[in-house]
Amino acid sequence: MIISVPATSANLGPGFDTLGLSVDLRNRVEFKPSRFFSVSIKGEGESNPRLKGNNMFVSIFNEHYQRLTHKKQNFKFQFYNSIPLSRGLGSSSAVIVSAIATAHEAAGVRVSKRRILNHALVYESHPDNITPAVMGGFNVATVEKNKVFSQKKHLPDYLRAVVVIPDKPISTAKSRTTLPKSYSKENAVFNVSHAALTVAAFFNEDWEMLKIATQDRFHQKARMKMMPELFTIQKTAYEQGALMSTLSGSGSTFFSLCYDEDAAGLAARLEQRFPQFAVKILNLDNHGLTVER
Ligand SMILES: Nc1ncnc2c1ncn2[C@@H]1O[C@H](COP(=O)(O)OP(=O)(O)OP(=O)(O)O)[C@@H](O)[C@H]1O
Ligand SMILES: N[C@@H](CCO)C(=O)O
Repeated sequence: MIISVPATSANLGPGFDTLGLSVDLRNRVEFKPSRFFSVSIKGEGESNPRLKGNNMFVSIFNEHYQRLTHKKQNFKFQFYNSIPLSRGLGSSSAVIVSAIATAHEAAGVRVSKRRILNHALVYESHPDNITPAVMGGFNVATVEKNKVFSQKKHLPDYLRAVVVIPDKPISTAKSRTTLPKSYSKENAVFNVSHAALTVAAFFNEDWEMLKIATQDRFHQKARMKMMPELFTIQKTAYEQGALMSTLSGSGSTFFSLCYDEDAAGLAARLEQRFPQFAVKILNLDNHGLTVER
């Protein structure tokens, strides 16, 4: 059995802590009961000694397995990770969601995606990554009384994501501390109106609206200043036909959306200008969390 969760790009410009979509770059985990606990990692994080022991996945898994079965059991976990850590592609959400889903599978307890999402909220209080990680597609989400309320839009297959993944990580927790404590009414209105327009553009598939709609005054500038090349990535992406180009989550990845026919040209230009960074063309994802039996 393989539990698989996609990477996600959150905020999408003005939708701070609210908007996110999933892309077809997945972490997969296989597990089986075993006499001894063991973790084996292939791909992202495989050389990180912190992940070999009681990492975030294992502690969340154990918490839920215990809750569901009241039993102690060791497992052998095999991880195949494609989502880079602390790069703004929702690596922590993917781990949280896969740990909760794996614990339910291991315990033989059927559970809805909506419940998994609400469990995930305990570990990540903003719903913009965990929602698309579970549901797939484009999502708008909010939290009320410890529950996620969200709406999903299926994404068409003629769009591509082009992501530029810098070599340096940005920790979400740290980068949140650099943001302003409050915003002026003018900037709040700017972000509310742009986030609302972004949602409408996605639901109406008005892709040409996104360049205007995805402007932000809440978080991007402050975060991008930590890695000024990100401003040039955004400018280059727009010159090369990107429909939108925004900081992915808290960074450091930059996310651009474009038509399939423009993706190769956009990626080639970004690779040429930023040879030190990884550039990937990704399909969008509409499945979210999957369990392959
Ligand atoms: N494959 C993994 N296995 C175990 N823990 C992981 C894994 N991937 C990420 N993590 C945990 O999540 C942390 C990264 O979370 P962080 O929120 O900073 O980045 P992110 O989720 O990649 O970015 P963003 O939230 O901006 O999209 C890592 O330091 C690690 O503790
Ligand atoms: N909304 C979150 C996404 C990253 O987890 C942030 O910008 O901090």
